[in-house]
Amino acid sequence: MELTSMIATNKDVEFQQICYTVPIRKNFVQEIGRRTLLNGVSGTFRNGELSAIMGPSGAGKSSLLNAISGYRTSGVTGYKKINKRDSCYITQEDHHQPLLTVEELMHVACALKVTSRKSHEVLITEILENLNLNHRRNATAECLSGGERKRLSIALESVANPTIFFLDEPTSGLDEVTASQCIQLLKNLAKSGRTVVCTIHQPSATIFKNFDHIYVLAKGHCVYQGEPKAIIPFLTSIHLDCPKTYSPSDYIIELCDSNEGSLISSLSEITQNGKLEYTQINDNEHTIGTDEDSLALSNYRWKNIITPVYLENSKQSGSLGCIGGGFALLEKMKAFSKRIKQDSDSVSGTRQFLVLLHLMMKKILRNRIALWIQFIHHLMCGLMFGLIFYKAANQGERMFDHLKYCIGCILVIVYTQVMVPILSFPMEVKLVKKEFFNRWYSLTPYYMALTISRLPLQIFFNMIFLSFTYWMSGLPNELWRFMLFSSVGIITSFVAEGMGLAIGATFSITNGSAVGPLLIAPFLGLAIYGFDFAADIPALMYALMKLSYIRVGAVTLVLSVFGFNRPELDCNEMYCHFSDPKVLLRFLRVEKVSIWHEFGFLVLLLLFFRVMLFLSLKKRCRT
Ligand SMILES: Nc1ncnc2c1ncn2[C@@H]1O[C@H](COP(=O)(O)OP(=O)(O)OP(=O)(O)O)[C@@H](O)[C@H]1O
Repeated sequence: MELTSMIATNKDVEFQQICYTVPIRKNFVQEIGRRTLLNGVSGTFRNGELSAIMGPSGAGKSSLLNAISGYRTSGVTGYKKINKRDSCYITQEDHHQPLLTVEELMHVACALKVTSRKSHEVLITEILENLNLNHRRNATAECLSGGERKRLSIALESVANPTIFFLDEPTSGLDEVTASQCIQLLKNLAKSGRTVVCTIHQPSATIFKNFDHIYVLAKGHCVYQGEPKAIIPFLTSIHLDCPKTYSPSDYIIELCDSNEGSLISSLSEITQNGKLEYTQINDNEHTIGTDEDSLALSNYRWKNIITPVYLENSKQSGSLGCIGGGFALLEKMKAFSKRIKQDSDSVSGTRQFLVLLHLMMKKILRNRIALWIQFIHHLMCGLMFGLIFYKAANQGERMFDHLKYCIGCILVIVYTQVMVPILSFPMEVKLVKKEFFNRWYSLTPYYMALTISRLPLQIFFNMIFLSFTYWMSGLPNELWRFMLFSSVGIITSFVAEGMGLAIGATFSITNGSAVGPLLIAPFLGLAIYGFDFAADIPALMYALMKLSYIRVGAVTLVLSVFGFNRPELDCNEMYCHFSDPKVLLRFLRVEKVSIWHEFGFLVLLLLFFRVMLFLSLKKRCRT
């Protein structure tokens, strides 16, 4: 077989021997082996071309895109040459902030990505006009059609003017005409000097013609790489004649999908698993043939598209992106100097924080329905609690009611604050992963903005609930005691929210909604355990109880209600053993507990869950 070779440029994407494996688990826990999704595939996607990764369902198209773009790193090995800082990844699902308009989203993208003094307005109009989205600039993201959302995703990434675009199934869910327009748009992007790589399941003949380069995968192997029009000559050359009524793309996918394992391995051997490309010979290289068919076949040849030096080095080194030798050093130096330039140009962390804080506040305030639901929930809970314990707080004979009141308040706060982020945060994490990967912001500014943006409303809503319960239950008319009581409730709500966010950042909605209550249950059990036999609680159990922030919150609330020399309660019976608050505190074995220590403990738990949240976010964004 005659081979020619070529060198990849800086804007090309080159990869060699990419393997991707995922763990196989027994009972969802124990790893008993690994499943290989990509079997050492190689290839090159060139600048100025629109390349498509094609193949039957489950062939590994998304896996390859994720592996070479760096969107997925765990389980991936091999060698790749890609200017990651100049690339962007557009996911299959178009995650955007639903309540913000196209124009607002573009302004956020500009504020986070563009440091130049060039007017953002001019840039936004230019991009939106190019993508035929200018007429929808005042529409919110949730009102856009599938095609418009896809174009918005491209528009948002275009703000930073990346050279390399990776798109996972950009045409999925679009009708034929819209899909074709979307591919034409990508073709224009490629023509304007970009490297555009997308996955596509089974393109129509019109869409197929628009690609400059096709990379066909089957069962994690590369079975063809080259121009779309070369597929038929390629298949003919190996005696697989595409029927006249078939589209070549359909035919090759059908062949790969036919469970013919030996065919896939033969095709993969011919292409050397992606190291070779089937391409047309230049005019001056034409062989003079005899008949038309042989002339057509002789117009194509296999070309080695892997950088030779790079290939040699790759044999010596073993890890992803680990490139040895002089060539690699040169590449590293170039990348380093470019990085320094880009870093000095990039938006500062403080600015990222301010932009994100503004965005998050806007997002919270726009969600009127959620705001009303939360308002009514806190108001109703406050009124209900107030009515249940109406004027009971000063009755010495109702000791158990006082305890139920304190634990009940903490439970309402904890349940409300834990469940909301468990159900809502997993969606946000997907968006954060994409935006973080595309270098919109760093995690620290995001994390700070997330924490601070939620404070005002959380305090406001908790104050509604706590005010109603405090004043209606008839607790002492002392402002300082009310403030202390509210502070305990608010800090417990922060701990609970931290736990909810940490769970939401780690698990999907389905798993999180099971894990959340599962994790709260022991805290809850420990919170109500032993209040009526406090003096007999074993030491080990006592230590365990300290780990329950619900218990710590309840004890701190009891101390804020009955501590600080609260005067004796009224007694409407002959004898009220607990009318003296000190007796009650002694019975609960908390009379010597310092409220400030308990506060400190709540702060420690708060920090613990917030650190867990940060680590979990970091892990999700970097794997
Ligand atoms: N994390 C994972 N764990 C186990 N198997 C996985 C994982 N991710 C993907 N797979 C499996 O690997 C195979 C390739 O998945 P991939 O999503 O890359 O396929 P695809 O070619 O993009 O398919 P489609 O066109 O249907 O989206 C599939 O069989 C899929 O079920």
